[in-house]
Amino acid sequence: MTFTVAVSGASGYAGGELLRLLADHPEFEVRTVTAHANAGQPLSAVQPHLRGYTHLTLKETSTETLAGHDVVFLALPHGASGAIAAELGDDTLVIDCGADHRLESEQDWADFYGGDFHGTWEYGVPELPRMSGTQRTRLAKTRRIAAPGCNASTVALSLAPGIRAGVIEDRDIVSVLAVGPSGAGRALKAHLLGSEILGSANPYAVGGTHRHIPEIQQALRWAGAAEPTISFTPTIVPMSRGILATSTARIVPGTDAATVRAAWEDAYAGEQFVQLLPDGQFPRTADVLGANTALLGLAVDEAAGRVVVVAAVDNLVKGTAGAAIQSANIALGLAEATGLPVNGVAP
Ligand SMILES: NC(=O)C1=CN([C@@H]2O[C@H](COP(=O)(O)OP(=O)(O)OC[C@H]3O[C@@H](n4cnc5c(N)ncnc54)[C@H](OP(=O)(O)O)[C@@H]3O)[C@@H](O)[C@H]2O)C=CC1
Ligand SMILES: CC(=O)N[C@@H](CCC(=O)OP(=O)(O)O)C(=O)O
Repeated sequence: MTFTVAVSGASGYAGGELLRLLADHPEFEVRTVTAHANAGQPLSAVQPHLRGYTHLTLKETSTETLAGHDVVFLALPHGASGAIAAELGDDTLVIDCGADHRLESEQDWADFYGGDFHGTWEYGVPELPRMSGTQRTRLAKTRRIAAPGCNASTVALSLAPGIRAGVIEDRDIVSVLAVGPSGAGRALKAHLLGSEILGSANPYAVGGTHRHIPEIQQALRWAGAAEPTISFTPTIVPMSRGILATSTARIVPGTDAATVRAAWEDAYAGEQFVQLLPDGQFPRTADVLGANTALLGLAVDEAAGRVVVVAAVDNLVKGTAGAAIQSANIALGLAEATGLPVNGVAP
């Protein structure tokens, strides 16, 4: 069976990556692409690397242009998708790549985003621990999916197994990230000008202000954390895409190194898209570019009493578009890996 697909925000980075991946998906047929300022342009004029879609023109983003498809991917700025999604039919599978439907707490939404709260959808990271199983089970039953924040899912995947197994503490978690500027989207922003970021590493959202903090805490609560606290510091580095997140947490006293490592090995043993590297190996962002893969390396720092998890993710693939398609596959009952690359592009 072929599912008809609309991609909104198709002129942006996340929308473009959705289209790149969907071109190789055997069960999806992209019929409609929509944009905002670029509506009316041929898609190929705005996304010249997408040669498989030269027949498509960008339409206005509206309920009318998006209705009538089996699957709708929304890749719009925060706040733009809630009203549109509310008008789409209950049978339509809607995947929102923005933050509008990620958070369970309306207070967190007000504190970190503001504006209307549009309710909570199933979180599009299938591998995360949830209750006695994983988030995958919940995705299989839904028609509304909130794709993750790229930094948030990278850190949540890094730490959730240790919380679930009770081998790390949920207080005093520290995550420091090197991130590429494509995570901020295509719209021009002064602090992301090439002249500002080429040849420099620029920290931002320092001191507990980043919007992904409540999203990480929420995922760690699903894994069993009571009151997780996290110090989260991202830094923009000169690579167009990619996240390298280094997260450390206190090991529960008395837990030996083998038991710590086994928590992550057990959690991800059957996973195709989240892989723990052998002891002593750590990932580079170059290893996951273009792939729907989160690669993790883990060390036990016995002197510090902490576990150190280094995770590499392509923010536009496993961090957004790949996670969205993986979750859509599950919701539609397709093989989870359909159309998704596990191999990266290197060098
Ligand atoms: N970039 C990333 O790595 C990640 C992005 N996301 C999320 O995905 C969403 C899209 O991000 P990204 O692609 O990076 O952003 P971009 O700025 O690259 O693209 C935004 C898209 O939304 C369209 N748009 C802008 N304003 C409106 C509006 N008022 N109504 C309808 N459409 C509008 C733009 O159209 P036009 O250009 O024609 O004006 C464009 O197609 C965001 O919510 C973002 O937070 C999530 C995880 C990671
Ligand atoms: C470089 C940069 O600014 N990156 C973005 C990543 C945003 C993202 O993952 O998307 P959402 O905005 O949908 O949460 C950030 O850190 O906010």
